[in-house]
Amino acid sequence: MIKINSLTKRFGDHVAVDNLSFEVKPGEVLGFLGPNGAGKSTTMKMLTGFLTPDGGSASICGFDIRTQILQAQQQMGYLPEGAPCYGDMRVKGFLEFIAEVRGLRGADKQRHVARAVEQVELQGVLGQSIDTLSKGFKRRVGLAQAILHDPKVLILDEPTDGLDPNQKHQVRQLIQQLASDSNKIVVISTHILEEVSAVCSRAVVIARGRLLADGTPDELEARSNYHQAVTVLLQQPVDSQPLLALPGVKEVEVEHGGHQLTVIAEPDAVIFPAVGEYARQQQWQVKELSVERGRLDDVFRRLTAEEAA
Ligand SMILES: Nc1ncnc2c1ncn2[C@@H]1O[C@H](COP(=O)(O)OP(=O)(O)OP(=O)(O)O)[C@@H](O)[C@H]1O
Repeated sequence: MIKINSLTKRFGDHVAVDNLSFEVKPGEVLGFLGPNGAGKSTTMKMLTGFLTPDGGSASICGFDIRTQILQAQQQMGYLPEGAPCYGDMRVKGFLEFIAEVRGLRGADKQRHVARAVEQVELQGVLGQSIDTLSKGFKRRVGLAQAILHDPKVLILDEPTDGLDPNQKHQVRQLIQQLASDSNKIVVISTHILEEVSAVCSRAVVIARGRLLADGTPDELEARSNYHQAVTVLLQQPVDSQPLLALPGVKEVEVEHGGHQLTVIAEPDAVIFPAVGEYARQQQWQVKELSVERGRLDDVFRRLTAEEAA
């Protein structure tokens, strides 16, 4: 369990993390979201012992990050932003070195290194120095060192940054698998909202160091302007104005030269049956009619814009 209680960090007069509180339970993959400079990395650095908080407290599996940081660090694997240090080391040597730092020796060390190498598929580059690897492979080496000692908690700062779509997919699968099979806690910071829908069981949104929202991706999507909106794809453009008179319809967006309508619902209104019925009555040539769950990017923009205002 991760417990964060009123955690605060200042850099001079600037409050980077402001009274932040939330908890993460085993098996959860928490998406930590926020615009640039929101305080995500600073929070992760405090949790992993790289920065000391100015206020509040946090504990990792019961160990306080101020007074028991070594025990807390033993429970955690951390993937910082960017590439791993020690760029002149070869991948295998680097992972063996990290395994030793983690207290692993002999056959145990080799077993852990081999497992991490297999999990992030580094077999082909073991003899290569880290500096000469592509950005994606450097990221994978970072992930391998984070999972090396099979920690209960993984703190991953933008884990899929720089990976190609296949690698992104693979890393997301690995993250989900680690959380579900071994009941780990995974916290990932990301700018990529599709990543939240794809892997996270919960998301926390912060801006200017403050918590703005905390919920499942479904709950956050339900706060979108587009929750329960109806999208109509048409063979021919139509007169969409009368849709505004239907009960529960708030707005109609017309796109793609009139071939796509997005009919936005008033909060809590269900408009799909009425829009479908109207399209049938008017004999519109409908290619597709679908209802939206909501758009995370819309929620994210509105939450962070409200905070900036
Ligand atoms: N060592 C530091 N000294 C001074 N200010 C800092 C330091 N580290 C971070 N900051 C400031 O604290 C704020 C939060 O930064 P942080 O890196 O935590 O944000 P972030 O949410 O991780 O952003 P990004 O998504 O761009 O990585 C920013 O305004 C940043 O400029």
